Amino acid sequence: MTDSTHYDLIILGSGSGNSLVTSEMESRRTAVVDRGVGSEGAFGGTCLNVGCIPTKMFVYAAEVASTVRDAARFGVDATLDGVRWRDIRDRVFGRIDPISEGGRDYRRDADHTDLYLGHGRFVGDREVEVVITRPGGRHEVGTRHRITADQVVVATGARPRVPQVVLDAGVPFHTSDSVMRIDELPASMVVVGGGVVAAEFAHVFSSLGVRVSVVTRSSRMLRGVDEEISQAFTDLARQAWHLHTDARPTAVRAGGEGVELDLADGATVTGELLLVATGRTPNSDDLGLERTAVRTHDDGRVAVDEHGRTDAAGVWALGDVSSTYQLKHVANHEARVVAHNLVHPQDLRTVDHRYVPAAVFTHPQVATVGLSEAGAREAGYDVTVKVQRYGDIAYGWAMEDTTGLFKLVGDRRTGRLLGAHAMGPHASSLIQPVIQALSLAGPEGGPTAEQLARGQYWIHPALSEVLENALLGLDVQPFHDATAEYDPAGEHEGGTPLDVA
Ligand SMILES: Cc1cc2nc3c(=O)[nH]c(=O)nc-3n(C[C@H](O)[C@H](O)[C@H](O)COP(=O)(O)OP(=O)(O)OC[C@H]3O[C@@H](n4cnc5c(N)ncnc54)[C@H](O)[C@@H]3O)c2cc1C
Ligand SMILES: NC(=O)c1ccc[n+]([C@@H]2O[C@H](COP(=O)([O-])OP(=O)(O)OC[C@H]3O[C@@H](n4cnc5c(N)ncnc54)[C@H](O)[C@@H]3O)[C@@H](O)[C@H]2O)c1
Repeated sequence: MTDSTHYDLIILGSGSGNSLVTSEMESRRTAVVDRGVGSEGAFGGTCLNVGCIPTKMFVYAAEVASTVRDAARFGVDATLDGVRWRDIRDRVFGRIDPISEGGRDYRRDADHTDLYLGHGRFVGDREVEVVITRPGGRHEVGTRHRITADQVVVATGARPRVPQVVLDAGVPFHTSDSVMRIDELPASMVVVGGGVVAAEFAHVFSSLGVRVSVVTRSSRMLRGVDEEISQAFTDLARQAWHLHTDARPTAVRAGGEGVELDLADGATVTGELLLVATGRTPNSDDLGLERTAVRTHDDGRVAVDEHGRTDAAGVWALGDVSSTYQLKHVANHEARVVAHNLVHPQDLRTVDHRYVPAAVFTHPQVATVGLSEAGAREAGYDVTVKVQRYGDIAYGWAMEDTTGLFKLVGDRRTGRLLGAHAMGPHASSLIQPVIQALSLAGPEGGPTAEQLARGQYWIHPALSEVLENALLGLDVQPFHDATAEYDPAGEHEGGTPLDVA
């Protein structure tokens, strides 16, 4: 153990935490502590190395394969001659790994930051012990370091949660941390879980030719999304994959094609590879928080106030370790707020969780923002909904899309939008005008559906006309009919888009 070193700031976690070192921090001494993610122990956090970025690169390759398979329908004859998995994988990580290594080296070599590549654990409110676990920094693996600081930010993210029945079985299994680096595509795969990670990987691997079974304890996939969209997606998933809903695994063993699962409904499922996608646990349990005043919620999230402050003076938290939303755009937003607050204690900014959007990059894409229909009814609104089919607008018709839906939830009395939920091509981009309308509303409220539809041009015949038509189809009173005393719910949060029960 070396002597204790004092810093202005300690950051635990190099994902969104790494972006806290803004130009405003440059005159201050900062320690960045990170133990790495995935089988490679990579620097830069989940999104870059084992999350958003690699998954979407695989999704893109999967879509190229699907487009080729589907081409004959449009009079273009093409055959999918093969899928070179190792080339797909190596293209993805051949682009990502240098960025991760470059980020690590930059942080290690910067004048005002010290990098500790290891596990950090609190020994007091603003005192941390680090055990170096990774090479690539300035400290030898195995050495221990005591560091203190005026302020500490906990940005340690989350990790895959694995059901006990899988752990007890002692069979090999993968999570999102490891499955993208496998050497060979299996012939078959069992995915346990029915949420976002399951939906994205089932799409990727089935498009690349793997026979995919999905096992979820929920009655629908993507249960956190508006029920109509979640049900429509589940119906399509049943056609694409061997889908077992309401089906928790009760026993897991080696056997069959590699691994065999008994399900609560009596069925048995087998596959060559087992992928576990049953949610993510905040990395707060191995942080030594019991030695601090930092409080956690029952689900393990670090408790923070609206400025990102924990209960311990000078200790902040952001991202997956503390947020209700395990999403990168939320972690980034919280990091921007905390970065400001660290250097402006007299002018604290507040996180904005009113309208958190989310998208699932599966097939078809799913996107969501604001209140679901059920959520809006529960909140007491006079709810009106419009479900616009992609196939009924010009570009969707040109694509011969038969499954795409764009659903708007509105308030009949004010004519304003409450939420949007879409399933179909480019849903993640098409939903953005609704996010904008909800988020940028002034004190007098956002634009009405009619104002949003008719207050601007919509490029014809672009796919965005699906939103224009949905807006025009909402059964709402004109704006001036809104009654002054009507305030069913007062302030409301946008809901937890991907919060799966
Ligand atoms: C497969 C997958 C796909 C995803 N796709 C998307 C997407 O498309 N869009 C989206 O918005 N979000 C997506 N996400 C979620 C997104 O990746 C996370 O919300 C985001 O990366 C969280 O950032 P963070 O900074 O909070 O944590 P992380 O990026 O996880 O960073 C935390 C860091 O802290 C380190 N750490 C943990 N404990 C310690 C410790 N004790 N000492 C030292 N270091 C420690 C970890 O090793 C890690 O490097 C995806 C997630 C997964 C798993
Ligand atoms: N596109 C994106 O934004 C994106 C992509 C991937 C991940 N993420 C983030 O990562 C987080 C974690 O994703 P996830 O899919 O692992 O979790 P999730 O919470 O979305 O889904 C977990 C699923 O596993 C099921 N489940 C849980 N335990 C089970 C069991 N024992 N047996 C069978 N099924 C079980 C649940 O019913 C649910 O369907 C998400 O909340 C999301 O915020 C986001």
